[in-house]
Amino acid sequence: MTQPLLLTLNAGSSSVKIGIFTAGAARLASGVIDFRKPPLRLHLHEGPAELDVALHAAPEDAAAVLAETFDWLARHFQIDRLVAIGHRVVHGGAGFAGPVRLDDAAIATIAALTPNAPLHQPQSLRLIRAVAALRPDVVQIASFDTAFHRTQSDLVSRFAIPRALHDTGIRRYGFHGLSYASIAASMARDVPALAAGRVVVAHLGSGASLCALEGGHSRDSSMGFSTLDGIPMATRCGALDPGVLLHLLGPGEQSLGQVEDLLYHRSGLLGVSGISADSRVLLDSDAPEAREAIALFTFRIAGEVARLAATLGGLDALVFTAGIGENQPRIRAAVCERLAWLGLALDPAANEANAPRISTSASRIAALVIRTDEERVVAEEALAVLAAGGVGVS
Ligand SMILES: Nc1ncnc2c1ncn2[C@@H]1O[C@H](COP(=O)(O)OP(=O)(O)O)[C@@H](O)[C@H]1O
Ligand SMILES: CC(=O)OP(=O)(O)O
Ligand SMILES: [Mg+2]
Repeated sequence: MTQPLLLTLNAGSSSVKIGIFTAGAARLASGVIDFRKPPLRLHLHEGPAELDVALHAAPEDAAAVLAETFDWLARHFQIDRLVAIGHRVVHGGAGFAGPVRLDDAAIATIAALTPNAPLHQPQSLRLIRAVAALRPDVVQIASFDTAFHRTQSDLVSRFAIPRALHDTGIRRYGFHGLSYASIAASMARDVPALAAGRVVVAHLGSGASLCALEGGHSRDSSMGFSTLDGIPMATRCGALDPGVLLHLLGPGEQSLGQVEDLLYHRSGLLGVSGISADSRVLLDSDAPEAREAIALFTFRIAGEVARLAATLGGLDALVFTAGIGENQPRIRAAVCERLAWLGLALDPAANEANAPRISTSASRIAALVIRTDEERVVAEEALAVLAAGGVGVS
C-alpha cells in the first residue's frame, strides 16, 4: 500500500482514540491507547490486523508514546506515507469557529484554554508537540469540540453575571461537538425525517454531555464554560451550586489546586460510589453506594433531557451515544423510564440488544442508539483544510 495516509488522534479523558484513513476519507483502521491503568495499551480493533499490546512509555511522555505507537503501526501501514494528522481539540474558546491548520499562534491559543479543559487540552498539546518533533514533515490540523455549538443563541450561551464578564469570554461554549456533528450526519443519512426535527443527543462516555439539536444544528447543551458542567461523569461532578465552590475555597479550607482535583478527578461516579469511575463496575456491584451513583447519573440525565426539550419547544427523538450510551442498556432503560411522562415508551428487547431503535412503534418520542464517530469528523475536517490550503495529498 503506497497511498497517502491521514491519522486522527482523539485525546479524551480516559484514552486517545486513533483513526487511520486514506486521503479519500476511507477508514483503514481504528484503535485506542488506553491510559486508565498502567501500563498503557495500544489496541487496534478495526483494520488489517488485530493488535493489542502494552506500551513501555510513561503516559505523560507523549513523544515516547507516539514513537512506540508509530513503530507498531509501521508493521501494518506505510507510516512514511503519513501526510497529515487531525487532532480532536476539546476547547477552541471564542477563537476557533472551525478546523485550523496548526501553527505557533494556534497552539498558543489552545494552550491558553488549558484551565477550562485540564483533562484534555494538555494531552492534545503534548501530542501536537510530539508530532512536530517526531514528524515535522506532517501537516497538523485541529478540529474543535466547541465549534459545533456556534449556532447556539446568545441567550443560551449567557450566564447571569455582569455583561462585561460575558464579553471577556465567560460564557457557555458546549463540548463533544465533533460527536454531535457525527450523530447529526448519521441521522441526516439514515433517519432524515427525525434529523429535521427536535433531537436531544446524550453523549455518555467518561466525559458526558447532552445536546439539543434542531434540524441538525446545536441549540443548547449541558456542558458550558468548562468540561465540568451538566451531568455527573466518570470522575467529574457536573453542575454544582457555585456556593459549594465558595465554601470549599473559603478560609481554612482547600487550595485552588485541591478543589480542581476534587471536581475533575474525584467526583462523579467515582466520588459518589467510592468504588469506581467505570459504570460497568458499578452496575455489577451490589453496594448501595454503587447503586446510588448510577441512580444519580440517570436522574440527572433525564432532568437534562427535559430541560433541553424545553429549549427546543418539544422533542421528537432521544439519541444515546458514546461508550455508555451505545453499550449499556440498563443506563438507557433507567433514563427512559424517567421520561415515560413525555410519551417515551421503551422496547426492552430492542434496548437489551443495543438495537438502532429502542422505542416501541407506539412511542411518541423515538429513542435511538447511534454509534458516534468523532474520528471520521476529524478526518473529514482535516482533509477539507488540506484541500482549502492547496496541500497536495497524492
Ligand atoms: N463495550 C462496552 N460495554 C459497556 N460499557 C462500555 C463499553 N465500552 C465503553 N463503555 C463505557 O464507556 C466509558 C468510556 O466511554 P468513551 O466514550 O469511550 O469515553 P472517552 O471518550 O471519554 O474515553 C467506559 O468507562 C465504560 O463505562
Ligand atoms: C469534553 C469531554 O469531556 O470529552 P471526553 O468525553 O472525550 O472526555
Ligand atoms: Mg470521548
